[in-house]
Order: sequence, then structure tokens, then C-alpha cells
Amino acid sequence: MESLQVALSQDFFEAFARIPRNKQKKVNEFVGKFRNNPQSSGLNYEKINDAANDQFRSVRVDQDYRAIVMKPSKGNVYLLLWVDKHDEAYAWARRHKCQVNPETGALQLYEVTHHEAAVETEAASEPAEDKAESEGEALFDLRDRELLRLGVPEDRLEQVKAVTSQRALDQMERLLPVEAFEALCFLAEGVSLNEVMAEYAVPDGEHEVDTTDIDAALELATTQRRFHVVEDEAELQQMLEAPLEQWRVFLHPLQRQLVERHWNGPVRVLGGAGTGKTVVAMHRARWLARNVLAQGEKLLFTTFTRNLAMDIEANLRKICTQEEMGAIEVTNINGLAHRALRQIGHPGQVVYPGSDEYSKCWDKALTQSPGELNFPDSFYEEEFEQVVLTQRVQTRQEYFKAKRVGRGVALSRKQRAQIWPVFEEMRLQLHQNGFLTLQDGIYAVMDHLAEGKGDLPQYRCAVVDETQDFGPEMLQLLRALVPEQKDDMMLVGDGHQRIYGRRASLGQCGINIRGRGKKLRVNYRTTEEIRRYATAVLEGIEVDDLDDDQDSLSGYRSLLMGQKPVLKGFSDPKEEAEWVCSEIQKLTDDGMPDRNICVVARTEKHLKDVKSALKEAGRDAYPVRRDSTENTQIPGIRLANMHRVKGLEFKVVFIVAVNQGVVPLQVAMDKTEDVVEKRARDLNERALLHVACTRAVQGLYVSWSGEVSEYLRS
Ligand SMILES: Nc1ncnc2c1ncn2[C@@H]1O[C@H](COP(=O)(O)OP(=O)(O)OP(=O)(O)O)[C@@H](O)[C@H]1O
Repeated sequence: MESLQVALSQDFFEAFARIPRNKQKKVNEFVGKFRNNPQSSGLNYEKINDAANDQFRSVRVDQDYRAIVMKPSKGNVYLLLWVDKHDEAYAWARRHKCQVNPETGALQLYEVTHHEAAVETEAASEPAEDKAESEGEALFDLRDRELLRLGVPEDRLEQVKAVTSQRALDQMERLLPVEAFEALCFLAEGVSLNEVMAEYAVPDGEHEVDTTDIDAALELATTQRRFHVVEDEAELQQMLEAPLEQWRVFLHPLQRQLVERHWNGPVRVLGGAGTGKTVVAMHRARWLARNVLAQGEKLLFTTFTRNLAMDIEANLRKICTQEEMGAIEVTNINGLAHRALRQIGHPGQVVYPGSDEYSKCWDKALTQSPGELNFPDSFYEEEFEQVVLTQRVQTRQEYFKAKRVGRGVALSRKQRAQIWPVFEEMRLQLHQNGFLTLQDGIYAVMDHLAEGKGDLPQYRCAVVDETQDFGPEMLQLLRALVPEQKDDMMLVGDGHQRIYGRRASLGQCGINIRGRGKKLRVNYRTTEEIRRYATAVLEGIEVDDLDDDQDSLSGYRSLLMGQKPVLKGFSDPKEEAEWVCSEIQKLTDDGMPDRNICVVARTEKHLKDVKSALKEAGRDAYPVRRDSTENTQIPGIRLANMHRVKGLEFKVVFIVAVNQGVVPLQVAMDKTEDVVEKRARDLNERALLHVACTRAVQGLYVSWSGEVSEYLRS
């Protein structure tokens, strides 16, 4: 007998997540039975009168619940589409269509009748300005053929051609298959037809589609973003245990294209906040472990921040087998450098700028500064970090030749000679105290590797998240640890989220991406309203593409719609803190678990008033830590500074104290007098606010007391 297969739809998991726990157990048993034998006579298939698709059947889960199943006329795959209470399940079946698109070959699921009525009513109550807009020109100047190739079903062509505004398009969301809606959204956002066609359309006239062949449809990446053929019982159980963690199985076709193929060298993945870069990186690591690593070979998965590395390791465990995990090493880049230094037996202790030890060395070094030049102390520190350390300058002669691109003050040869003693003294101080900077530490490791002593692990592949924050020496270290070859590296990042350090170019660090890579455009995390607000914070700012070009934040789209961010100013911080508490109270009264709420400020100090107000209100609150994973199960409001929330997400985010002088942080800005450096810091500060805003999934509250931050004034 031909073996039977079961594919579960993404919608099924959403429906499953919504039903009560005791019923989930029943559904779980049912799914197990169904998967073992979808044709089992005990399953009571019932035809649904008036269903838009005559292959839809309802199947009894228990007395109250029914699952909606598609029983194909041909082939050996059964589709499990929905689960709900009896009447609701039937209503769902009457409202949806599931069929293979004759043009694209993808299996599509979309609404038929319910929302058509809704669209009419909503159109009748459109605000005046939208009505005016909707009487205007058609939004899409496309031929039927192009629309069909983008996956618009034939029976929707006329409606799509009649769309005259973004709002009218938004209202069609459920009436269109997701891929077609997404493609139209990008066109409406101004992404060029060529780009959208390249990413979404089927090649013209390339293949014949058999609309009854569900097996073939399930092979397509477009189908796989919404349907998954379950491999085994263990996978099914994992999926049902965390039905909302859909990233584990349902990849966007663009994500899948990046993950499941061989690349001829390093590949770069760009994408704004929340576009699923980390998800791509994790799936890539699994794919490499399965398809590329030979016995005994290792993969390095590295990030900039420590807590993100820990989160990633915990998530990788959810999608990888133990054996695969055994070949994957997850660590943040500083941790990797520290360990390598120990392994090569380097006696130095790494010290970081801002630490007491480092500052003491500087106090001594600055005694050598030539008074006649009148440079501020900050100038020397910046010059040391950005020129001397970055270019490994050891001698006065080397300093004469060093490139000073990006420094605000030009220096003559004579001036270089005058200031060199400061750096010489700094190196001496560090050395005498047994200290070394991270950069020097990394270079020591690279020297060791270059000598070929063979006592440091090398990796077959590396997957890198948060690449935008890696300094040049870190990228060079990666290059040294991972020999150049096919499938050697994947680097994901977003220059708009650079909150540490400065720009480094992959190419200039020996990582040649040569056009390999893609940009992810669909924001999976935040609502469109929050995404737009967070993008506006960076308006007019130029950001690099991690290599030698520019990147931009246009051409993105979130598919979730929601409330506009709430913005509110107060005359003093106590009032602001009370407001935050009362808004939190409203949210928790409405059923939002407090663990899903995070209050963020530029620094810990600016969380003080909210902390006391929460305490007075008898609420649990605890800080997001640098060195632990974010355990989403522990109750309590989360508190964090802006740096700490990078890479995380919360249902609701409150950003407090967005005051003039705090955002951007005046003390950080005042530390430099160099104009170029000031601009770089301003960018980092804006990026911090952008990062904080983009952590919010459905609710964003931004507040201030006294004068509002200049970043919010426009
Ligand atoms: N294919 C997918 N299906 C469902 N959810 C997804 C998918 N891809 C990503 N997500 C979800 O979207 C959210 C953002 O994903 P992720 O953290 O990978 O984005 P990112 O681009 O790395 O974000 P950031 O740069 O802001 O840290 C997460 O909740 C993730 O689970």
C-alpha cells in the first residue's frame, strides 16, 4: 500500500494554541491517530454542506471539537487545516478555500465569503480622506498575467485591480493567499516590479501545473511557508508542545532559499529588525550540520552579545538532534577570544574601555600628552582605539604610515610624532600591569594561528548573528578560524541596529561575499504601526550594508496590523512612573501576563522611578540579565536598559525617560569632542532607540518627562 502522509497547516497550530489545555490533550491524541492512519474508519469523516471546497471534511475530536481536514481526490497526502468547537470549525470551513494555484503550483489557503461582506461594510464606513483616496487611481498598474504569476487567484483579479489605496489593500489581506498579498504590499511600498517579480513570481510558462497534485505542491517553498509534512511522532509532539513557535518549521520562501542550498563562499543576510535573520541563522546551522559537516568537523555559531548566544543555543536545541548539537559550538565573540587566549597560554588579562583598570592606565599615559597641541583627553583614547589598536600600530614609524580614515582631526607628521609617546606609554602601562585590550588579544590569537601550531580548534563553517557590531579584528579572527571554502560562512546583520562600535567592512576583513546573499523584507515580529514608528526614528540616516555599500530601511512590511504606539509626556518622572504602572495594570487586567511586558530605559538609573512605583503597587519586577537566557515562563515585569534588550522581544514594551539629555545620553555624547566621533555616537544612540522600539510585538508605549528627546521631535 502507498504510504500515507499528513501535512499540517500553520493555521492549524494557531487554532490549536487557542483552545483550552484539556482539549489540547484530546486534539493531540486525535492528531496522533490521524497521522498513523488518516483513513481509519474510527475517524468519522463528515462532508460539510456549503463548504467552499468539496474536499473539506470535518472529523470528530471529541464531543465538542472538530478538526477540518482536506481529503484529496488523488495522491497520498492528507491536510489537517483547522481545529475548533463544532460550529466554529464548520464556519471556518465555509469561509476558506484551499487549492493548488494553477499558475504557481503552490497550495493556497484564503478566505472566501465572510470578509467580502466585511470589506463592503468597512468601505461604507471609511473615513472621508480614505474615501477620497479610494476613488482615485488603481494602486497597481499590472497586467493580469503578472498578477497571476504573483499568485493572485483568478477569481480575485478584478478585486485586486480595483484597489485604489493602501487601506483597501490591507482589507484584502485574508481574501488573498499570503504570498500574493505580501507581493502586492511590497509593490504598494514602492519596491520595483522587477524585484518583486524576482522574489515572488513563478518563472513565466516554465512548468505545467496539475492542480490535483498536492504532493508536488508541497514540494514548493511557497507552500512550505504554510504547510508542513510531519516527519515523525517526535517532531509532531515538539510542534504541538510549542504551537506558536512556528519559526521551527514554517520558513518564508526567502528564508528557505538562504538556508537550504550550497553557497560558493561567505553569504550575507541583511534585513530590518524582526525579519527573521536569527531564525535563518539557526536553520542554516542545522542544515550545515546535516548536510555539510563531516565526522569530527565543527560549526561555530557566534554573536556579539552573551545573552543572545545563550538564547540561540537554547533555541537550537529545539530544532537540532543531540548529535547535531554536538557539532555546533555557540559562543559570543568575546567569549571565543577569551577562551582562545587561555588555550594558547597567554598570560594577559583582557581589560575593556571604561573599566577601572583601563582608566588607570590612561591616567598615566596622558601624562605624556604634549600640552601645546591642546587636544582633549578623549581624542587620545579614540585615536588609540580607532587607529593604533585597529591597525596594530606598534612603533612610531608605523604610526606615521597609519590610515586615519574617519577621524575628525587631520594630523601632520610632526603632530603624530608629538603624540606617539602617549600611545607608547599606554601600551607600556597595559603590559606592566599584565593587561591587554581585546583587539591585542585577538591579534595574539591570530598570530598563533598563523604560526600553524595547530592547538586551536578550526571550524568547517561559521554562522554569525549581529554582524553589524563586530569590529574589524573580530571579523579577521573569524576568517582566520574558518578556512575559505564552499559553505564556509553565513553572516547576518542589520547596520540600523549597530549599537556598539563602528562600521567594519566584510570585504576589507577578508570575507568576500561577492554578491552572495539576500535581504529579508517581511517583519514577523512587530505590527506595521510599530515598524513604521521605529523606522521613523532613523529617518534620513545613512547606514552601511556591512560591506562597502549603503543599506536602507525602505521596502519592508509587517503583515500584522495593530494599534499605533502610545506617546505621552509628563512634567516630572514620578508622574510618568505612575502612568506606566496604571497602563500596566490595565494590560494585566485585560489578561496580559506581566512576564510579557518589558520596561526599557536608556540606562538602569532611569528605570529607578518605575521600579519604585512598581514596588509600591506590589508588582514583581526583575532585570533582564546579561549572562542568562530570558526565561519567558517566570512571572514579573521585565526591566532593562536599551543595550540589554537587543535580540529579545516582548508583547508590550514601555520605553521611559525618552527625555532631552537622556536620549541621546548627554554624558556619552560629551565624552568626545571630535565631530566625526560625535556623529558616530549619535548614530549609535538613535539605533538604540530604534532597537528598543522594535522589540515590541503588539504594544509600544513611549514616554518622557520634562523636555522630550530631540529624536522624537520630528
Ligand atoms: N518563518 C517564520 N515563521 C514564523 N515566525 C517567524 C519566522 N521567522 C521569524 N519569525 C519570528 O519573528 C520574530 C523575529 O525573528 P528573528 O529574531 O529571527 O528576527 P531578527 O531579524 O533576527 O530580529 P532582530 O534583528 O530585531 O533581532 C521571532 O519571534 C521569530 O520567531
